[in-house]
Amino acid sequence: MSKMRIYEYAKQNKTTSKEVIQHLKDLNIDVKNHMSTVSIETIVKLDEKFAPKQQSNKSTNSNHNQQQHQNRPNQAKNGSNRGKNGKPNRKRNDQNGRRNPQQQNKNKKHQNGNKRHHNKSASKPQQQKPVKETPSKITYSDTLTVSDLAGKLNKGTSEIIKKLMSLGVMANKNQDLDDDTVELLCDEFGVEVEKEIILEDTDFDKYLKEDNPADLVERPAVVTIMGHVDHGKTTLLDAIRHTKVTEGEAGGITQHIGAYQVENDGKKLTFLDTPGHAAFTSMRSRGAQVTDIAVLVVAADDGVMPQTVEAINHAKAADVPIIVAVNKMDKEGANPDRVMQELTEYELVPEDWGGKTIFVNMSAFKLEGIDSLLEMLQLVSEIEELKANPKAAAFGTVIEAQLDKGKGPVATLLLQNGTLHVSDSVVVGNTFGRVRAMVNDEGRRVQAAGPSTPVEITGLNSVPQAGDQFLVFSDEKKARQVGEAREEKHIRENRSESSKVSIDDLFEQIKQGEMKEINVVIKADVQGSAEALASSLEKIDVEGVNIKIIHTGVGAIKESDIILASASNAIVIGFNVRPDTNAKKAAESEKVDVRLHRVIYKVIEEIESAMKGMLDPVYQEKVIGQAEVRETFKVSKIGTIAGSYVTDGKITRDSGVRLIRDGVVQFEGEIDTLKRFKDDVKEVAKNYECGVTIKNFNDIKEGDILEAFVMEEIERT
Ligand SMILES: Nc1nc2c(ncn2[C@@H]2O[C@H](COP(=O)(O)OP(=O)(O)OP(=O)(O)O)[C@@H](O)[C@H]2O)c(=O)[nH]1
Repeated sequence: MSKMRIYEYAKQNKTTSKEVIQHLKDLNIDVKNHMSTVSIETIVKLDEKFAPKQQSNKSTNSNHNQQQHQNRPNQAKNGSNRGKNGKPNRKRNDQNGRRNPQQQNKNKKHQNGNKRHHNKSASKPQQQKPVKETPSKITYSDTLTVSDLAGKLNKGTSEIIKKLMSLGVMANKNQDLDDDTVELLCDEFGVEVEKEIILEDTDFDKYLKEDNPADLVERPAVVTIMGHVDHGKTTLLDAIRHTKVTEGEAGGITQHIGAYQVENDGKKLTFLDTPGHAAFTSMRSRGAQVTDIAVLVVAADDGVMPQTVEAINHAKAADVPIIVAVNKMDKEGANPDRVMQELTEYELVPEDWGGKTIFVNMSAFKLEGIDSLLEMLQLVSEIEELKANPKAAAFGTVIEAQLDKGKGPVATLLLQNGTLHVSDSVVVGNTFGRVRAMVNDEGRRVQAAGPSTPVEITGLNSVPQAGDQFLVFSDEKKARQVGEAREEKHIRENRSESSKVSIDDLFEQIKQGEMKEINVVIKADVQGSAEALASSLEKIDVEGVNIKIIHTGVGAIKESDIILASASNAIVIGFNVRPDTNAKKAAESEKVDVRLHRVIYKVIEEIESAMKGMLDPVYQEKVIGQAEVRETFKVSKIGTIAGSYVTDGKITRDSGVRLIRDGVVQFEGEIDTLKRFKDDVKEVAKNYECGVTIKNFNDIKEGDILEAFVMEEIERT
């Protein structure tokens, strides 16, 4: 039975849903809202009020075809059946606005059947071709051609082609159909359709469309502030925010949402509000590169410190330009020249000295130099020519996310392309939802957010992770499918082995051409060893693959080393140092390969062998049994025979043996002979007696324990 939605009926009859609903109420017909469907009987009743003249045409199927003919030319002209991009509109109703019921198909099929019948010569016996049923639902995952769809619908390709023509689409049987057209056609045949998302289709890359260069516009740079502990990162972030954000906004409350924007000379800059390279790199380890420029804060009275170097390495690994903010210039003992000098060692050479790095002297505390820093950031951002397409589907990265008791999952998103709107359907990491509300960095509700803008959103099904990426989908169903498939994939991947680089699969990856450079993080007990190791490793070159040292440091392996390694897909080498507890945990969860060594040449040997695919197998000892020596016999030419009783496991002829006396290992060697009575045997099991001789060892005494062991090859971890 044909049905249609109230709003469709209202539109068709140039009235409002409200009026239709009211009339239905008058008729004592209960409906929920404008999305409710009404049956053909109800439509007939509605027609009496809203379309009295056309009542018979509109309410019955009998005139349907005739009406279609009358209406079609007009439609073709005004293209009312086609969407903006020339594709047919998703939902299409018949000329009366009614969805074509399956019943209608059946009628048509009947008519066609008759036609066929008439064409046949009268003399031929009538062959009743079995008519295949039209399925009530079809599913598909890959792009369908016209003939694929015909097959699924149990129709002839010509029928599909005709239907497409009637919709204004010319196609041949091998033509690919886009999802909208498949849905539309299925709708026409009264068949429900669902596109299954196969797990491989969960990458956002598959859905990101190339931007039309004409749509690209300038976007604000995204800036991260990094540097050594106490050099003034937080003070600088606050200083920038207070001088710029609250300026001119009397009483404006700046809300902490993980990032904020400031305006300088009419141009915006976006600052990530989480100082430090750990946040920066953990985001990168999730595949998100949001930072366009790094500000390296170095205290003028303290100079380059270990975390300054780490920050430099992190920024370099991410290939992000660095501006140096020489802070605390107000302090006694401030020595900016020393900072410049020290930084030249890390290839950060000031422009004044012929280099390319911008240095800004400042005091975050006294709010001095902030404007120059912003000006320089603007300059670099112009050089970088940062652009985005506000018309694209919104895409970006999660900066922060947490569960709020009242609001549910809350996430701060940084838009990297496109414009995000309230009520957009969005997939975020492995979750999805609809944007219920958006708040900007000033705590104001907004309806839309463009590129480089941070916004806090609610409406997600669960809490994503910082560094997760998000993408808006045109409809909620698709977002749900992709979101659910991503979640499933994520669970599967977590179960399976990680794809991170490890010494053991180096050769495999090199062989498959997946690896041209091996990234390494070195931590050592003293700077000298770290440097020596680094330079030796850099000299290794196997089949054009070389080693790149992305960071060296002194001291225990820290969590930040692991995060850096994880983000850069690197191996960590500890030389005379060990990972601390947090680093151990991080290495486990991030699946980073940490190698601990005490001798330089062993490190070189291991890496070189791994690259050549010649890593020696690793063996582990396994004790297989124990026997107690109960009697000994001295036989010339043979030596001492130990008359023994197997107390545990078994003793085998080819196992290794250890002789233990009073808990102390006296000897370790091989079994020479193993006998039961006079016969040589391969093994003797528990609770049996046996005679054992040990190769090159005769000092066996009553009461000694013989421990049998084998060496088993184990998989490297
Ligand atoms: N004299 C002077 N002190 C400063 C300046 N900038 C920061 N400080 C002080 O230095 C100390 C550390 O500053 P923070 O901003 O907390 O440094 P940070 O780099 O964020 O430190 P962590 O968050 O611990 O890594 C604070 O006591 C600040 O007041 C400056 O320009 N001049």
